[in-house]
Amino acid sequence: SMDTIPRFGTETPHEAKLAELMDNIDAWGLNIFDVHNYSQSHSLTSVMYTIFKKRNLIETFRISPQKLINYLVTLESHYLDVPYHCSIHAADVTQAIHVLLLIPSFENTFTDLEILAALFAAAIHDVDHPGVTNQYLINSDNELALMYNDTSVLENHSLAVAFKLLQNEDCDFIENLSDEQRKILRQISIDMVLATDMSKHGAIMQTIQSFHQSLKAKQCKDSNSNSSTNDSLVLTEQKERVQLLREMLHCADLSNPTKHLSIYTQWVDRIMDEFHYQGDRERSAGMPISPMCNRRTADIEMAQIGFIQAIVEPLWQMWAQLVYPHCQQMLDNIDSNRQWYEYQISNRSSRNNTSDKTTSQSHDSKEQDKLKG
Ligand SMILES: CC1(C)CC(=O)N(CC(=O)N2CCC(N3N=C(c4ccc(OC(F)F)c(OC(F)F)c4)[C@H]4CC=CC[C@H]4C3=O)CC2)C(=O)C1
Ligand SMILES: [Mg+2]
Ligand SMILES: [Zn+2]
Repeated sequence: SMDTIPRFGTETPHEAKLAELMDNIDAWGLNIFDVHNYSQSHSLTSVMYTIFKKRNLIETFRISPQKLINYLVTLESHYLDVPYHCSIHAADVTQAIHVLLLIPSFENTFTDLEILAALFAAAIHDVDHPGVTNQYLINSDNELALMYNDTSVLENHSLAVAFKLLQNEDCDFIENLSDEQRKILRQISIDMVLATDMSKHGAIMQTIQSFHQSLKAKQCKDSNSNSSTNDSLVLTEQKERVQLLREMLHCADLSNPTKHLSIYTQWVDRIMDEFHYQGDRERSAGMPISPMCNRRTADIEMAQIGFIQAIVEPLWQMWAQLVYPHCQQMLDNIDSNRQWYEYQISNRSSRNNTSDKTTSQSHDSKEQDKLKG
């Protein structure tokens, strides 16, 4: 019954502190690492449960709170203890897409079912990730590459694991959706999670420009019909709405550089740990070492500047243009974060001590304040 369900979905002695953090569930600045610590390492369960309650999805889809929590706790336990692709990343991406869906441009864009599917896709998108890339699984003849014929191996695997868990009677929180609704939820989730495969990034960037231009054209036409300038985007085709959700999850998956430096550098340390561990395995197996995976030649700052310039900034600029002025904070953070890494490189040469270049410099506020000038 309801009274046995804790406020944030999981028992914790720090409920008051968690409540304080959850007050920021709608904010880009939420510290997901604090949520993880104060929720007894149940950040994914507590973030998803809080968002579902806040969005009234439990009533709308007649979800059993206990089954929802059973599913979330089970899903969370199927994220592995790897440095980056763990349950905190899933909680981070879920909370990010929740905030992106709150942008006024999307006030009347998505149906409740599409919102349910988007949050579900974010929560499941990396479940059971082994902490190595698709390329590594393919090069090492891994069982998973065999199973999925070298195609979006990790993404297919996460989808299969997530839907398998739903077949457990106690976890089937979507039992009261109609067959048609379950079909649509499954269709949208598969589409969105498969689009998080970075090998699809080029295709997304190809179509995003013309797609957004067509949306803006429609938006202007609509706004002529009524006064408010900042119309929410109205998309009549489900196909177009799913394309927007696919881009949104991809943005959320590539959102680390859009966060405050103190959060961003923690994600950098984690991804580099994961990549370097993969590089160690490639080296000892005599395999070619993947880009950014060789801890002996790693230039973490250069890699971040390249990652931002090649991938993150172009994508977020497209996104910010579509929802102008609502994502300026993300663009500002990308810019100041890139500048901070450039600053790290510039004062390497002047630094006379032999600093250890293989660990990313955990920032200190003094340097950051200097940047602010
Ligand atoms: C070497 C370059 C100068 C030129 C270049 O081609 N690329 C791209 C590249 O080499 N890629 C593409 C992205 C891949 N990738 N990388 C992730 C990731 C996450 C957080 C990161 O840091 C921070 F934000 F926490 C990060 O930093 C990066 F510098 F490593 C990378 C994930 C993104 C989504 C899905 C799964 C992870 C995934 O598939 C890895 C291969 C460059 O990045 C720079
Ligand atoms: Mg992934
Ligand atoms: Zn991810």
